[in-house]
Amino acid sequence: MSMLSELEGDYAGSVISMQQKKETEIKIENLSMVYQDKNGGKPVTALKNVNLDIRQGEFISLLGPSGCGKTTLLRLIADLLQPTEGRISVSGQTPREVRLQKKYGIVFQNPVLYDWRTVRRNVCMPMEIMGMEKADRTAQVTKMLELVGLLNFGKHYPYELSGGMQQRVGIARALAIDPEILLMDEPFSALDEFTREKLHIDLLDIWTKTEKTVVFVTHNISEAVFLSDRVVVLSPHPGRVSAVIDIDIPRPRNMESKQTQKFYDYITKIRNSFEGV
Ligand SMILES: Nc1ncnc2c1ncn2[C@@H]1O[C@H](COP(=O)(O)OP(=O)(O)OP(=O)(O)O)[C@@H](O)[C@H]1O
Repeated sequence: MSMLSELEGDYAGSVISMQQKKETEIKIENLSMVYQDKNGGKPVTALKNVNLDIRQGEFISLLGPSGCGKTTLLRLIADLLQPTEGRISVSGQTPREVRLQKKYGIVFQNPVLYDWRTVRRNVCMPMEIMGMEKADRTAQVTKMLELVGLLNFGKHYPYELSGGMQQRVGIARALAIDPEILLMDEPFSALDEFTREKLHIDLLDIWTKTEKTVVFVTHNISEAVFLSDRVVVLSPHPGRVSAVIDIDIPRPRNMESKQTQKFYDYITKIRNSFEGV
């Protein structure tokens, strides 16, 4: 082994051990979710016996075809739904406690911005609700807009922004209250490919700077591989974890990472794991 590859080996080892050393933050145990049909139809088992540990500071994706329960799992973590069986704990607390302490930031597929508020006032909204001092709010809005690259658009209204810019506002708003965990539900699926690729790079940059734990829902294999430390593959009827795949592609990742053999291999491996589902 050359000196260089020895060094690379050491470095790779230290990155892996750093990741492994991180503590479990979100613990999901024997989780099941059955939706009752309000019209008397058959109940739908959206998730069955899901077990998963999510580490602090990790970027993890929940990947699977439509209807496999990705959104349901994210909403259970967020305390927007209650499970039929099993439990979720977040650093020893219940999802409700975590939600009430404003430790979740949530980004939806559609950023749902208030049309009559400027970008600054949209980002400010959760801080107003929390009763934060005006001077602190103003400083935080500036910091968040800088983070998402929209500092010059603070006085614009949502209709004056592109879809990608609106989604950036959604991310800035979710991060404004400095949550510990960022929950993202297919945030880029409505965007064109070019905008999505740009936002992937920007999101990874934001994640590196803020060190949040990110739980990212997607049905796009390439997106999941590019962004994540681990990809959780869910299979439908009922939704269950069929594979958890470590993505050992070096960071920082860039467009060139997508042209590597490793990247293709992960995509093939994940695609194969769906076969027969
Ligand atoms: N409120 C609800 N009432 C009844 N059934 C529901 C409800 N929400 C979801 N379901 C059902 O639960 C299953 C999982 O839905 P969920 O939205 O979590 O899947 P998903 O993987 O996020 O799908 P998609 O990628 O299409 O958003 C589906 O069969 C869905 O029809």
